[in-house]
Order: sequence, then C-alpha cells, then structure tokens
Amino acid sequence: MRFIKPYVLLVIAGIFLLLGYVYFSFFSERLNRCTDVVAVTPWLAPIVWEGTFDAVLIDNIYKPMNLTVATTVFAVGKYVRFLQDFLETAEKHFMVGFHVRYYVFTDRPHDVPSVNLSQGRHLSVIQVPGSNRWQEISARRMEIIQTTIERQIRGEADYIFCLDVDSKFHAHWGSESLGRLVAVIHPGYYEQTRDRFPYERRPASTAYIPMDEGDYYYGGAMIGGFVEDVYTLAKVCRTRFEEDAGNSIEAAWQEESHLNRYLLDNKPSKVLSPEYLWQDFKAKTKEVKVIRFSGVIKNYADVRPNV
Ligand SMILES: CC(=O)N[C@H]1[C@@H](OP(=O)(O)OP(=O)(O)OC[C@H]2O[C@@H](n3ccc(=O)[nH]c3=O)[C@H](O)[C@@H]2O)O[C@H](CO)[C@H](O)[C@@H]1O
Ligand SMILES: [Mn+2]
Repeated sequence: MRFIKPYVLLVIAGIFLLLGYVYFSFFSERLNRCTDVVAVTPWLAPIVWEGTFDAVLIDNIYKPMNLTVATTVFAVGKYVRFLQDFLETAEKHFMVGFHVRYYVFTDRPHDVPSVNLSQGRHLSVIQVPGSNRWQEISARRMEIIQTTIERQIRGEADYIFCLDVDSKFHAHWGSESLGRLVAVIHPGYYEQTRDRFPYERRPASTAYIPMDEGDYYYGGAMIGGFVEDVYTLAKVCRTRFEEDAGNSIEAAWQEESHLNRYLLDNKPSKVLSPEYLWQDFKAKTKEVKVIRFSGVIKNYADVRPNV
C-alpha cells in the first residue's frame, strides 16, 4: 500500500464516483422516462392513448363506410359564448373527413354564431328551455338527448358524441374514438384509487356505488357510441334521475353520477384516455402526450345562473 501514491487513490476514488454518477443518472433518467400507460381495461376494451393507434390506418377502415357522426352540445343561457371556439376548433380537429352533424341545444337561438363548416358537415339549432339551476341544465341533457335521438338523430347518424360546450379541441380526435359505447376517464381521477372517486355514495340514490366497486371515474363531459347504445344509456340515466328526484335526492354530480353507475353495469366497449378530456387549469402530466380536448377556465359565478 505504501507504494501507492495518495493521488492515485484519489484518481481511483474519482473514477468510482464518476461511474456511480453515470450509472445512477442513466437509470434515474430511464425511470423518469418510464411513462407506460395501461392500454386495455380488465374486460379487454381498448383504452385509447397516443401511440396505441395508427390514425391513417384506422381512417382507412372507417372512411369507406361513409359514416355520419352526430355531435350534441348544449349552450343554455350564457354558455352560448363558448360555442364559437368549440365549433371552430372542432372544424379543425374533430372527425375531420367524416360527415358530422352538430345539434346545438340552446334557449338563445339568435346568439348561435355562424361558423364556416367544411363540406359534409351540418349544424342544426334546437330550442330548449332555460333554467335558473345549472344542475338542472346539466342533468336535463340526458332527457333531451333521448328525445332528440327518438325524433331526429336516429335517422340521421350512425355514431354520436355528446360533449360539454365549455371546451376546445387542440389536436386530432378521429375514428380511433369510434365504438359501440365509448366513455372517457375523467382527468381529475385517473391517478386515484377508486375509494377516492366522487361516485354517489348514498344508498338511497339509484346512482349509488359501494366503496369496493367501480372501474374508473368517467367524465360526464363526453359520452359516445352507436346512436342506439347512447340512446339506452340516456334513457336509463334519465329515468333514474327522475326516480331520485321523486325521492327528493339529487346525485352528487348529477348525470355524471348516473353515468358512472350505468357504465359500471354496462361496460364501455372503448375507453378514451384523459387526452380526450383535459382541463385547462390542470398542468400537463408526463403520461399525457397530446391534449386533444380540454375544458376552458371559466368563472362559474359569471356563466352559471346559480352558483
Ligand atoms: C369535465 C367534466 O366531466 N365535466 C362535468 C362536470 O362539470 P363542469 O363544471 O364542466 O360543468 P358545466 O358547467 O360545463 O356544465 C355541463 C354542460 O352543461 C351545459 N350547461 C351548463 C350550465 C349552463 O348554464 N348552461 C349550459 O349549457 C353546457 O353544455 C356545459 O358544458 O360536472 C357536470 C355535472 O355536474 C357535468 O357532468 C360535466 O360534464
Ligand atoms: Mn364543462
């Protein structure tokens, strides 16, 4: 040992430190980059994330089918102000190249903006009553979707998406989202365990979900699928909502709670990742590579009839 000069020992120690650093930073970077997502549900339905589909290939399958996609959107009261951005961004990103029929439900038909629609895309305005309770407006969507499918949409479209209006499209939303019954994972709860989901927890409500049940917490801002499957969903949720009202109970998150109960018993055939329902106030997380549709930041006191 006495032949080894101290500086040699220092150099050896330095080399070990350097190797340790390189090794550690390599693996910690790999750990950080590990953003794998689950792309299938326990009942084997796909969960659609960026990287799990080939947009060109899927379009090539669906486009020759000459499909029409209905899109319902409610703009009651001051929510008409969201229509312009919603429609303009939908024209850029939503089901581009497909026949799209927008159904705009509003109590202010004269305030519906005129937006240039691409070829093969139409818009109908359907007058609905206003209300002084936002909970009622939000919840009555199920009833109105049900009756409009009966009256009109059934004969005009193959698929349907029912969307929140206080939102914008930011990137491609195409045929990869089509399926028999399609729901979206709520962006606020995809990292949570189910005991944290805000399901309706009172057994007196028909939307009740016990603590040890539930698959995902689905967002009420998007529901889609075959017109007939969405029709049944809307009808069941509406009936249950009214049954609850008869017993003087309103589920925690109105139709969203009923939707979650319905989807627990009737599993969606396709689940969209939170890329398809983000919220502008929420910072992007590493799993979410693309934000396709996102709720804008709104001043609730300013836009809702009651707070
Ligand atoms: C991200 C997400 O999943 N959002 C859900 C959530 O919050 P939100 O806070 O996003 O609800 P919201 O105020 O956007 O209401 C839902 C929708 O109802 C319509 N509307 C509402 C009020 C009004 O005065 N006029 C009007 O037209 C409009 O289309 C709006 O987008 O909770 C609601 C139920 O409580 C719905 O389930 C929403 O889909
Ligand atoms: Mn909303």
